[in-house]
Amino acid sequence: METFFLRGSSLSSIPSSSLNHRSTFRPINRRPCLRAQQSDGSATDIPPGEFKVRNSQDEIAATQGIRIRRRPPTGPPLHYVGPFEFRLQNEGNTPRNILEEIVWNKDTEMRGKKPLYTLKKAVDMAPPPRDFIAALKASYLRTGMPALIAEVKKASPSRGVLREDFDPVEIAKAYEKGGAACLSVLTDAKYFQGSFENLEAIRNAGVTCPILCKEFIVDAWQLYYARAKGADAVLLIAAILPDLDIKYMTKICKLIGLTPLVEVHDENEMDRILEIDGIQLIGINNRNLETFEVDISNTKKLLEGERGEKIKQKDIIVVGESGLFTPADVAYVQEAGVKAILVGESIVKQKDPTIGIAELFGKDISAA
Ligand SMILES: O=C(O)c1ccccc1NCC(=O)[C@H](O)[C@H](O)COP(=O)(O)O
Repeated sequence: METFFLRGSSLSSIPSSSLNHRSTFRPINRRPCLRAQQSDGSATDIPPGEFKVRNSQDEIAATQGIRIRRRPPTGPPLHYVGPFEFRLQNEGNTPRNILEEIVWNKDTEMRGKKPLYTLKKAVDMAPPPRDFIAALKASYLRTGMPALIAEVKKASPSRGVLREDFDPVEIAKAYEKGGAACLSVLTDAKYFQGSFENLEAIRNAGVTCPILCKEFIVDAWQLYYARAKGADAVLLIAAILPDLDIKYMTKICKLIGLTPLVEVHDENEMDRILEIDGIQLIGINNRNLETFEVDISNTKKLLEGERGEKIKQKDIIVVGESGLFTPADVAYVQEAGVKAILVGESIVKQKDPTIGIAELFGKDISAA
């Protein structure tokens, strides 16, 4: 269905009387140029080549089974009626689901970032990276249970605000005390109320657990930025990134000392990632990021049969992600073959997240 948009407002919600009120609208300048709407609503000119690049990016991605499209550079195209300027919204220029919306927002955030070379100095000056995988392995050996990547998560699109009294450093310290091997810090502001300031503050507060920067990476620039802010690992989401991007980003990660955690949700994504050399850490998300449906049997399903064998042969560590609330859940994914778990909601919501961890595992897993 097509809806008309007029400077961000649905036409159907505008009283018809105001449509006749000329002073409400800016008379248009019919320039035959390409214009993109930026996050602040202003417009900017787009080099015509960028259209083709974005289109072919999506075409390549679609051949790999990727449904998430990248943001069209112009946003909804302009449509003119007399002196009025409308934006025509349709399937092609409107995000189809929450993940696509988040990705399009990231594409917009990337606009106007300083060139990559300006980050080089900050990367060189960042605190040295810590070994994320070694921390997971050490924890697994110590406890005999999946190593915990504890997520510092204030809010999410599916659950809203999870914790009102949110002090990221306090929560990170409580996680460390409770026996977390690593931390995951959400840095997306718009949908998760996270930030790079949180990540930096946790790193600077002397927390020793390696930190995963939980971002929606669409551009190599974000890898350098994450490292500059003190991250030790980053998330690469197979539902968003074509194989070649994952290959190059993995190489960049290695170059700058980041551990990539490549996240998959279904068989196709798992098969794609298992064909890529050099992947050491795969996360299986039990949450469908397009529909929010959570089903922890997804982890088991993706580790059965040949896939499980291949993972063992390649010595890949698998992380079970999302929807884990009880010791039975932890035992279930461990039985399926994971050596680590990534948990947010069930522990961040507890008054004392240290106790939340003990409750999740059914016992105290701290080193003390
Ligand atoms: O959590 C969401 O609602 C969400 C929505 C859209 C994209 C990503 C989303 N979450 C990221 C995650 O995968 C989780 O934060 C992480 O695995 C922890 O999950 P949980 O233990 O269920 O909080």
